[in-house]
Parts: sequence; C-alpha cells; structure tokens
Amino acid sequence: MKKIVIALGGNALQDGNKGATAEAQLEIVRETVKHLADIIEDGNTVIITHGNGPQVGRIVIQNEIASDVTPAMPFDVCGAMSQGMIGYHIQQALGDELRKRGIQKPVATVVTQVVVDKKDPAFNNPTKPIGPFYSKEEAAKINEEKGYIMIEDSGRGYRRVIASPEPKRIVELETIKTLLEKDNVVIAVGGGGIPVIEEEGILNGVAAVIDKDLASQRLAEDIDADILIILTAVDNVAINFGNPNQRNLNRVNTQDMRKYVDEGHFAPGSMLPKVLAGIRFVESKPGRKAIITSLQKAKDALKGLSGTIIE
Ligand SMILES: Nc1ncnc2c1ncn2[C@@H]1O[C@H](COP(=O)(O)OP(=O)(O)O)[C@@H](O)[C@H]1O
Ligand SMILES: NC(=O)OP(=O)(O)O
Repeated sequence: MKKIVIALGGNALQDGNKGATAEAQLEIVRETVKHLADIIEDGNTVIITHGNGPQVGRIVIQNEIASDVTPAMPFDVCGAMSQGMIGYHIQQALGDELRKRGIQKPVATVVTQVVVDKKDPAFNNPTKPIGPFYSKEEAAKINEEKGYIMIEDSGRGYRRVIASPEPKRIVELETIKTLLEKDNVVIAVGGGGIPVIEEEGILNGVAAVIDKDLASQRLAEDIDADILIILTAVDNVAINFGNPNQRNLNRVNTQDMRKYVDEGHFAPGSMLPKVLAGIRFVESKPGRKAIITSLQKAKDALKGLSGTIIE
C-alpha cells in the first residue's frame, strides 16, 4: 500500500467541446473518479489535488459583470470559490463511486491556504493563464479596457495571465494529516491553494494563482507520500515535443530530466512545472517516485507499464 498524491490537470475536470457548464464539469469528473477509485480500491492512500485556471478566471468574470448589482469578490476569494466548487464535484462523484463499490471511506475537501513570499519575483512577471480563450483582437481590447496582461497560450488562443508565486507553506497541513490518519480520501491544495502572505502571524489573500503541480509536490513531501502522480492530456512527457523527432520518455532519472529541462524541451506554463515538480519530489528523499501520464494510463503507470516515470 502506497501513499499517493494525484494531481488532476485541466482535462480531468473540463471537456473543451462541452463548454464550461456545471453539468459538463460534473460529467467529466464522474468519469475521472472511476480511475481514482481503482487506485483506492487497490489499497492505496490517495490525496487528490487539482488545477483551477479555467474556473477561477470565469468566476472573476462573473463577479466583474455582476458588480453593478452586487459587489465583486476579490481574486483570492474567487480562488477559494473555485476550490469549493471543484472540490464539491470531486467529493460528490468520488463518494458515490466508492459507495457503489462498497468502499466505506469518507471524502473531504479542505479549503487550503498556501503561504507565498510577498517579494516573489513572480508578482512582477505574470505567467499563469486563466479563464477562457480569446482571439488576438478580443485580447487586445481586454488589455486596453481592463489593463489585463494577455498572452498566446500554446497555440490555443489568448488568455489573461496572472502572477504565479512559489508555494512556501501549506497552512492547513496538520488538518490534512489528521484526515488522512482517520482514513479519509482528502482533496486539498485545489488550484495550487489560495495564495496568502503571512505578516506578523496574520494571513492575507493575494491576487495570484499558484501552480498546482508545484503545490502538489510541496504537499506530497510534507505528508511523506511515496508517489506523486501528475495527470494531464498526454500519456508521456516527450523530448522534441511536436517535432518529427519527438521521443516519448518512459523511465528517466532526475539527472537526465534536468538535462532535458536545460535543453528547453518542456514548455513553461504547461509541461515544465510538472517536470520540475517531479524532479524536486524524487530528489527530496530516496525511494520516491513521480509519474506524469494521462488519467487513462494512471493505473498501468503505477505498475511501471506506462507513462513517464521519474526515479
Ligand atoms: N515536452 C512535452 N511533452 C509532452 N507534452 C508537452 C510538452 N511540452 C508541452 N506539452 C503540452 O503540455 C500539456 C500539459 O500542460 P497543461 O495542458 O498546461 O496541463 P494541465 O493538464 O495541468 O492543464 C500537454 O497536453 C502537451 O500539449
Ligand atoms: N492552479 C493551476 O495550476 O491551475 P491549472 O492547472 O488549471 O493551470
């Protein structure tokens, strides 16, 4: 039996073709949790983390548009809303799936704050894409009207970007540990955690989105997990990605992975944080393993038969 942190990427939460409705999200989450339940059924202790980029961006827009009739919530509160919303769907769907299989395990979402450094250089260099995609013309108009920084996101269109500081400390860590000791399936650090700045013992939320892969690595280390699985849209990490000489990586040691990082094989804002999170986790203690793969290949990857395994 292993202690496994499973980080869910965007495609495990949203289907681009079905739109961003609550029904579409719940439908895809119901499929996602079947794979998670398989891993739980095998006797592993599972902690689930997830992204929130599309969701938090949309919540911010909803708040802005409705601000004539009710005050807009600040960005950190929108982050908390996204954690609650996504956690609720995973908690409900996974609870149903476990009960269907006769597994009596409570599922709990922890609204999680993560301390960041107010001097983090990321605050002066926004990189995390959030919300919907826009055309170049729409993006230019939003930039002019609202001053938001818009960037092209991996050939898929333009998106608003926001600061993404490094996760330093998980505030609710002891609560998460207690729930795990009591055999709960825990959903935590959703959207990388709500970023907060700590000054003289007081926490204050800030407008930022922490990378969920890096926050998941922090959590995995802090709870002494054996394995960090990062689930995304591809079965494997590749070098020369998208080129005719693309090569999928299977088993890799951290030294070779660092070399590939230095050679620029992984796109910042997409594959790079996953690879860095994997390397950091594996190097933090002997025997730890990180896996980057798709939801469909997760179970096989745990058996060493699929995915990119960093050891
Ligand atoms: N070297 C690479 N190997 C594999 N995929 C890569 C690579 N570089 C960039 N990618 C892209 O990164 C994507 C994963 O990043 P992203 O979509 O941001 O993750 P998430 O699933 O967390 O939302 C993959 O689906 C792939 O399109
Ligand atoms: N917080 C975060 O990393 O979200 P995405 O995975 O959706 O980008």
